[in-house]
Amino acid sequence: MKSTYVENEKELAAVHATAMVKNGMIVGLGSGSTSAYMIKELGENVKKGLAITGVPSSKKTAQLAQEVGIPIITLEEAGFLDINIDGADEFDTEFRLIKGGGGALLREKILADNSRFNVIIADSSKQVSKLGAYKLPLEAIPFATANIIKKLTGMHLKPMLRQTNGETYKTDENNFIVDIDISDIRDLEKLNRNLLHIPGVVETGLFLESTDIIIMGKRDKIVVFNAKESS
Ligand SMILES: O=C(CO)[C@H](O)[C@H](O)COP(=O)(O)O
Repeated sequence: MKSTYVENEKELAAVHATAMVKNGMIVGLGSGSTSAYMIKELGENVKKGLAITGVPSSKKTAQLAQEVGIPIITLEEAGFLDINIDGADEFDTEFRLIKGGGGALLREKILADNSRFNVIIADSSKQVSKLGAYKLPLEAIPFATANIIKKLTGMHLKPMLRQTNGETYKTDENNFIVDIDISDIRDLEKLNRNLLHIPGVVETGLFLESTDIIIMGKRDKIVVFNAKESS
């Protein structure tokens, strides 16, 4: 079980981010435990009269959004999002992220790419000086996965096919997740390009340029990192 202070930090960051959601907005709803706090808070605000629609990044998030009363629509219906709020597994000082611990990286990246403004909410354990202590998830199509794993082994990335409860994990898009070790990699941009060149790799959990703001809970405080101010 996670310590209470980590949960408090997640909730603080999540609630703080909801203040950016205004009437009439179309909101990308991230996946994971930090996003769940954000979705529950938005649900409370909807009950108080906030008029928004959400575009969920996973089936689990869609279910939670419906339970708390947030009307949801598809990305196609939305066209574009006003704001997208999501968690992360790691972030560095250059606003680069590892995402996909919860397996929703493909839809999450699509939402991030289709949003005017991207907010990341996180507890302080997610802040790192160098990405890679956390394994990088790749989404791969089942047909190609065995061969992709051989290639990744040849690239010294120590691939592991993700399993849950003894079964191969399947994403909402019916793909597999391969987790790789990028702790020795210096050039993340090049790595990302190389990974996306492998046929059958659908997407990586490296989010290199999409983030506008990171809201981090640190003990009982909020720390905000603004990409515009840092560039
Ligand atoms: O990328 C994700 C899911 O695919 C999550 O945002 C990430 O795993 C963080 O999760 P949590 O908020 O539970 O720590």
